[in-house]
Amino acid sequence: MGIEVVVEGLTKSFGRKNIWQDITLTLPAGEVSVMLGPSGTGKTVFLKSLIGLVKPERGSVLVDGVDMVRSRERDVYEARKKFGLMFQDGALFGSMNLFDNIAFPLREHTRKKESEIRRIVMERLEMVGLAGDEDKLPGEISGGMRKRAGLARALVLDPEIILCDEPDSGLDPVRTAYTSQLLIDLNAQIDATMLIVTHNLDIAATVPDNMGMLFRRHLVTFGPREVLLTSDEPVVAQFLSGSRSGPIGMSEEKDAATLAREADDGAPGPLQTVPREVVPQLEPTPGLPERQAVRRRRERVLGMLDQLPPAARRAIEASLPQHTPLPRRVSTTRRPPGTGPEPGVPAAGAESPAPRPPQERP
Ligand SMILES: Nc1ncnc2c1ncn2[C@@H]1O[C@H](COP(=O)(O)OP(=O)(O)OP(=O)(O)O)[C@@H](O)[C@H]1O
Repeated sequence: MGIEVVVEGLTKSFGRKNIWQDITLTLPAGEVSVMLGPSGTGKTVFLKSLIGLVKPERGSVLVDGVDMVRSRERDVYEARKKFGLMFQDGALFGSMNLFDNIAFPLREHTRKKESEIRRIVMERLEMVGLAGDEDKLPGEISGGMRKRAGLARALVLDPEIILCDEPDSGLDPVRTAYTSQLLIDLNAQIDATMLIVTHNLDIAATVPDNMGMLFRRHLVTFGPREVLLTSDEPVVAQFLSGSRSGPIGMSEEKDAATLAREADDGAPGPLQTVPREVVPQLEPTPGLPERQAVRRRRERVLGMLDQLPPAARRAIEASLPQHTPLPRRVSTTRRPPGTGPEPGVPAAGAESPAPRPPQERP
């Protein structure tokens, strides 16, 4: 099973430019999480910080007792072997065929025999739908295939944590849908902790157990998917609706004067333009094992239900199998004024429309 990643008070600047500050979150063991955020908000820098390739000036990233920020380089190097990384472009060696690319980490970091390496590589190629393509060079295959080859390579050392940087970039909607299913199937098969950085709203809506968002150098929210998907934070609503109206601008966040001008012009805000609902999460392809994360997450989320905003709470309750006992301490009424949410849980605001109950798989 995957291991949790505990991030506390993480702050990163390059020179005088602060990228983000005081990021605190936990990637729950074996669950799939997504990090959203407009371009340039530092999502890739965040991924690199988790594996110790970028060193934040404050805070910690704990992985199995090792702080990826401050521990000795030798310990960080060892801990890094628990990670599998999938980069945007697959990051394959152009002169090696897919087999050798995928075998590379095994030859570099283990003493396995070639017969064992062949078995593992062929198994991973099969998992990502590339069986039969092992002799091709990266230049001879499509961008989507290169991404899947990159994913296969990320899997050969049996990672406990998988980080995927924009697995959808450059893919058409159909290939993106296959990628979403592949990520869920992968989680069912290996039960690793996964963090996916993406702009893609379909992946965001259907794949993760948990979602977070970076904006204006801060973590806007991080928690169960239903919290972000029903959030009335203007930046979240704008991002999820793909609207031009809201705090996100073309190159940087809009300044106060631009926002005020938009309000005066009566431009509809993202909250008015799109009725949002929580669509059901993808399930593994029939025949694959159940995702172990589902049961663990259910217990975890039920334990925090009464700290969540009402819209998120309703969405979670609607997604539960019938007759799931709810914890007795859960109140179905609003929290009394002034009690506020727990730390890390976004404030409850105006309520979103009630979500539809999840539909049966065909
Ligand atoms: N090594 C570096 N030195 C200086 N600045 C850097 C370095 N790496 C990243 N940055 C800056 O950090 C900021 C965040 O970059 P990052 O690639 O993490 O954004 P992102 O959210 O992943 O963007 P996108 O969604 O467009 O991929 C950018 O302004 C980038 O120029």
